[in-house]
Amino acid sequence: MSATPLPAPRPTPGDPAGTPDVPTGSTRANRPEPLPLVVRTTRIDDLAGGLTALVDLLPGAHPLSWVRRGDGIVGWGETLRFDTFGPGRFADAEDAWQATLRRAVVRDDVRLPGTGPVAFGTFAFDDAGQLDDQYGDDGASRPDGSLVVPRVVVGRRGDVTWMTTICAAGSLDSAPGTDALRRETVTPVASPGRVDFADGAVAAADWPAVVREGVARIHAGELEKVVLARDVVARTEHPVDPRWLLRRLADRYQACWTFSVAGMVGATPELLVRSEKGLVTSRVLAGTIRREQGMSDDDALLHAAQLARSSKDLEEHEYAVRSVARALEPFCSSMNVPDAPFVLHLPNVMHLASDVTGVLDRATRTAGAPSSLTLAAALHPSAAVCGTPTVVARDLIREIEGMDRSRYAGPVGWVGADGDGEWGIALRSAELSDADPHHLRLFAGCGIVAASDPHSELAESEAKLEPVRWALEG
Ligand SMILES: C=C(O[C@@H]1C=C(C(=O)O)C=C[C@H]1O)C(=O)O
Repeated sequence: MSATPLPAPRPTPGDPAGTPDVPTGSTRANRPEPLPLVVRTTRIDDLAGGLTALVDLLPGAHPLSWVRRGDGIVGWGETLRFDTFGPGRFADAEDAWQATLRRAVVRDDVRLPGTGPVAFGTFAFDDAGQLDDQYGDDGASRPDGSLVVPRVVVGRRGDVTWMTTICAAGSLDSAPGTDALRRETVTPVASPGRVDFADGAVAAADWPAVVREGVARIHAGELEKVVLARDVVARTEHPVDPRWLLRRLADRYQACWTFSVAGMVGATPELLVRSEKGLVTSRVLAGTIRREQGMSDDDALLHAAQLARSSKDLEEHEYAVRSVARALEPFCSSMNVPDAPFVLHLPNVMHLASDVTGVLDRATRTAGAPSSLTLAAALHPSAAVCGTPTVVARDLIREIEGMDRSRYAGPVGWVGADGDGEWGIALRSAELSDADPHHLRLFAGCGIVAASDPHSELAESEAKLEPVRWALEG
């Protein structure tokens, strides 16, 4: 975390829709009490429109989003922000959130997951922080974890739609409601124009050699699985407005969670953890087959059957499921771990998928339930994005991947007042540059096991880059 034991609320400059409501700055000597928040949630009129109705509301270019199949939450403005650093990034964010909640005055007329106070978050993959040289001006200043408490949240769950306003006590803000929503000033969403893609830290042509090294280490008995990733750099003609990506991703990648938090944008099919009223769920993915453009449904089913029988993919999947089950176990009184995966169909790829569920242990719950953020921290990094054994895989990633993952493959999502929330793994994603709005990095990685073929893995990584590429180029 930054210099203070209690993180400083830090406003983001330049968001016309997100003028911070609170003063900024703190020092260790003059540690601020978290500012009391006034939080009000009210039911509002149903939104017209389906899959993109929520993201279409976002008024400015610093959107917050967690949306799937038209439901979820979006937010804007920044009432508070907590930036954290290094290995303590999750715990420090959790402490800051709890301290904020202790002083919040909440009126919630809806009482559903995502109503009342909410913070959106994004966290770096690696405890070790970031390699500055890959970011130019960005790297030195980018935190490893951010929790953003928006000024406005709009959510939808089935036929219930709500609006929450969150402001510092004493500041002037309108009460939530349909009229308040209509009064928001909306800036138009512009296309990024022409997009040029270039190699990232490791050139595509050189990446198979990295995979080959991973396979060699597995054959040498150092580890069983390692997930290796690469990045691609995009330069756009016009500044990138994340809302452009969100609209297109939410529409096409309906089975995914379309997210945007502090410059991390994407549509992930992988749910690290959802915690809701004592029930936890994790959607584990590992094992992939490409779905080529124009493939017929019959061919897709044949491919799906091939994937479900592939011993290489089943092995990869098994490692991922076991790592999640093991991490959740200490928190749960009972768990359900499916015996066999199902095939998740996405427009670009198909994955082996398992939904692991558990009931949070009552004893743990009464002694201060672990929040969804605590659970996400315990589950991260799963074997789906790191490998097995975890520490050996992480060290190998540091040694051979040659790239700073930054927040790619880290937890992204939201937490609410009662600790419930949803955290995905930031896959099929891009990180927007703070310093240059024409620049972003796209990421993709692949689980490598003994039977992996480097060139097939390169092709798989291309398929995983497709969602953000397609969203940018629309
Ligand atoms: C690492 C990524 O995806 C992960 C790796 C997968 C695989 O290797 O089969 C499948 C889904 C994800 O768990 C990515 O999309 O970047």
